[in-house]
Amino acid sequence: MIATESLSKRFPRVTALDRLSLDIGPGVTGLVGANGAGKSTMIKILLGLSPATEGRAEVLGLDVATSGAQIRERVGYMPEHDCLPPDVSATEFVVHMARMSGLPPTAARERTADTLRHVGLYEERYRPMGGYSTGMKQRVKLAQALVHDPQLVLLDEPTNGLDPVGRDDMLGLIRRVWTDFGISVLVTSHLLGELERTCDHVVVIDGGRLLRSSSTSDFTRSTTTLAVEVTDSDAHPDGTEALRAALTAAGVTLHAGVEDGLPGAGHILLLEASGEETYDLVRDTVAGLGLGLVRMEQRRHHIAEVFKAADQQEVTAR
Ligand SMILES: Nc1ncnc2c1ncn2[C@@H]1O[C@H](COP(=O)(O)OP(=O)(O)OP(=O)(O)O)[C@@H](O)[C@H]1O
Repeated sequence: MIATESLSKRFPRVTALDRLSLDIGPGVTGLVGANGAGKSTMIKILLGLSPATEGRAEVLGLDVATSGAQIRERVGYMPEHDCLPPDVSATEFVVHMARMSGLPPTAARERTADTLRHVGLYEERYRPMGGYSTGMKQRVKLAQALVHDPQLVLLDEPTNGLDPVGRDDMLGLIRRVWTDFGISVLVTSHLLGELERTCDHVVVIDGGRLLRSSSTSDFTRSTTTLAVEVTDSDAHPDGTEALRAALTAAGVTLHAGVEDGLPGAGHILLLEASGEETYDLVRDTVAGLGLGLVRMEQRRHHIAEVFKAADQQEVTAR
């Protein structure tokens, strides 16, 4: 769907993208990075709206440097910022966008009605958009990206400004763009956690450089820490240490140190979970030692920790 090779974009004072090489297949892909990481710059280059300084990029097999117009016919784009005219209705606006994409009048009206229904806008679609909530505006922006039935949509921070329920609704809609319509999605966010649930593949960039590109399951697996808390017993007055020794002997990777648990409830061990077998192993080991299991829960790393890990690798490599 998208391939870039050593793609760079340098502004006079900032390198927004630094030799980025990516290969993104069909499905839902998340492009994650902090503010200023280069996400919007990447999208503008992929749409053929802004030239790269070095390197190359292809979208649907078309070169962004020479085929911008053809790419924009086949690709939908949801921009980050509020760009909706306040005094027209969602229906008028989306019909207009459909016409701009080349659909004849009747098809444009039909596709608009279908798309607005899909994103969950019903009678309010006839009201001027100036009075819409942020969630409704984001839905209109998604609808206009989908109305010409593209093969791929590029969504720039679609959950920006939404409350947790609005965020979940938007992420559900995005997932269905792929599962119900077979339209591939590249979605940007500065929150890794929300994309983990929605995307098949996650690309993390920082300061314009690629930190990581992997399938979500690989990502989650390798960034999953399990927190385990046990009680002590007569046979094992320090249950945490007994469990640490038994799990180490069984080949489990434990983090150094313990987290303080609730008073009198022992301590929390942090260990690397490599899959469901780790859960079973912990459960069986705790039972074998005759300890009580207070908690076993998944801890997820935050994006900042992914960045930190990459920085450390870089320092080690220098
Ligand atoms: N036209 C421009 N001229 C100069 N610098 C720019 C321009 N556009 C972007 N930049 C800079 O390039 C870097 C990447 O910006 P970009 O907008 O791509 O980041 P982003 O990851 O999309 O972040 P955000 O979510 O905050 O928009 C930033 O340092 C930004 O200031």
